Amino acid sequence: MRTLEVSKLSHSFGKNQLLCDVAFSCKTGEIIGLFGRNGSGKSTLLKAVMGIISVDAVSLTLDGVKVKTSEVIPKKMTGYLPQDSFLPKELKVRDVIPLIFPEGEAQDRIFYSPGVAAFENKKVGKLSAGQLKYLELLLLAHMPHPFLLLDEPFSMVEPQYIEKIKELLFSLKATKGIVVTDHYYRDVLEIAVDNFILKKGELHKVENEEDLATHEYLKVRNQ
Ligand SMILES: Nc1ncnc2c1ncn2[C@@H]1O[C@H](COP(=O)(O)OP(=O)(O)OP(=O)(O)O)[C@@H](O)[C@H]1O
Repeated sequence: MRTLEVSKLSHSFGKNQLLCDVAFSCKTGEIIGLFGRNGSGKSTLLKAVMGIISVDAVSLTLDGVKVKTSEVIPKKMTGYLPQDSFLPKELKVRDVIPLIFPEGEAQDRIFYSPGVAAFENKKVGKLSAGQLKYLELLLLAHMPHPFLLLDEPFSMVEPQYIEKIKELLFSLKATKGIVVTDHYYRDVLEIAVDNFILKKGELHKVENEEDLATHEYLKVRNQ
């Protein structure tokens, strides 16, 4: 089992203290859900861990050993699914897969993954939102990172692909630790073992929809 620990994560934009001494950890074998209202800082948190933005303060350890955020990408510690697609729109899926996995078993496994044959001849730019997210996740899944940070893998995705993606994430947690943030909160709650909400810069543990309502992420329904 491997452990990624994030602590002392603080960041402000001007006078806005977005993240205030945030700390959490993720182990391989678990999926962590991260919630928060628009603008609460979820994407900033993920990008800070990836080292793709610089923040006021952050401390990372991998398996108890301190690491710099600048080492996260080169040492393939965490894979990252950004909100916006990172694949070239003009290429066909069947050409993108070998571009990232030039040969070998991983390439075959992606081509033979359930559902890929149905869209491998399409250009990336012509895929449905669900096909595109599924493809991006399949590519990430076959990379060696022990951890994955996923920014909105379900948003705008049709139900059929949401199910496929959940199945994929469930199978991936056998070997990886995964942090997922998405406003499709029911899907996240279904797959995550531990959940947190980011509110006014601080991270609070939540268990269910009731807790999300208590933290004013969900509206409390009148009885
Ligand atoms: N480079 C920047 N300069 C100034 N403010 C920024 C910058 N990047 C993000 N912000 C602000 O920080 C806040 C948090 O943004 P972030 O994208 O992390 O939120 P989020 O929780 O992921 O939101 P959403 O649910 O809408 O995706 C927002 O108010 C945003 O406008």
